[in-house]
Amino acid sequence: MSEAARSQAPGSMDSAPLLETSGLTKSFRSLVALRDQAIVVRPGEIVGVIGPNGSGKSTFFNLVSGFLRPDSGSVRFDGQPIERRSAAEIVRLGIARTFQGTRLFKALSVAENVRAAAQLRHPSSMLDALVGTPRLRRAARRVDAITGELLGLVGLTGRAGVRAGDLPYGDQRRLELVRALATQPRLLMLDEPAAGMDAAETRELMDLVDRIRRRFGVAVIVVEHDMDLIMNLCERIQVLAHGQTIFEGAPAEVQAHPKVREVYLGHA
Ligand SMILES: Nc1ncnc2c1ncn2[C@@H]1O[C@H](COP(=O)(O)OP(=O)(O)OP(=O)(O)O)[C@@H](O)[C@H]1O
Repeated sequence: MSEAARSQAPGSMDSAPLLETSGLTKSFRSLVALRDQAIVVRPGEIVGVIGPNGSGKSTFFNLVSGFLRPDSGSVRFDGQPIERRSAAEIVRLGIARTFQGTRLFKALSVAENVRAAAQLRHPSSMLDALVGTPRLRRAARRVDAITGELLGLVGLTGRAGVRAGDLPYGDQRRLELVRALATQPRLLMLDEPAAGMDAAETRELMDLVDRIRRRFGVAVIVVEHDMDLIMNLCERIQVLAHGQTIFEGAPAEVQAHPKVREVYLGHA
């Protein structure tokens, strides 16, 4: 993955929004899972979304990544409306996400998992594959380069041939992150990346996300219950409760805000 095209300063407040939602609303029958949500994420920023269980965080992720359609409201990515696009189109536009738990191809090798994701960005047609066209060879070289670089970044080069399902849990989570990155996103959405990790693994993960952001200039949205990770990693945090945004600010402001302490941290 080239850094040349990703030269935007991390979190620059002068740049145009990369992601902008407005009035985003989604109900399941009579339950309003997300109401009138609005967020702006600029290139290179790391933004956290927190809230108690059931407050609408996954619904927000699903709406932005094309797994759900909003009832109303808009999602703009790089200035374009994407709320009616399919999940596959959204990946190609440059938004990648991970899921709670892992969704690896467990029977495939580590490298094959990354290659499969990289191919989403460098597809080849049936004809290319049958005839072995120069386009196919170029795409294959590109996919190999991306796979090699990303496995090196997370220290999995030596395990490229191992079945993904045989990796220790922490490595599986790292592989998920790499697989999302292999689609060459400009926005990476991480859904509870530290779930199931101990304190040392969580610190390593924070370090990795920060390195990824700096190296590729990618913006990151993190949903996470681990407050240390959120407070240390994010520049800005949006707090949801019952599908509504109750506060948005810098980590110190979020920690100090009485309403957030009451609703989220359980004490005023
Ligand atoms: N597909 C669905 N069908 C019906 N209700 C749903 C569906 N998805 C989410 N909900 C409901 O919408 C509300 C918001 O759920 P959501 O998963 O977005 O919350 P969350 O903040 O991600 O929670 P958690 O931290 O537990 O993952 C919850 O009350 C949930 O039960």
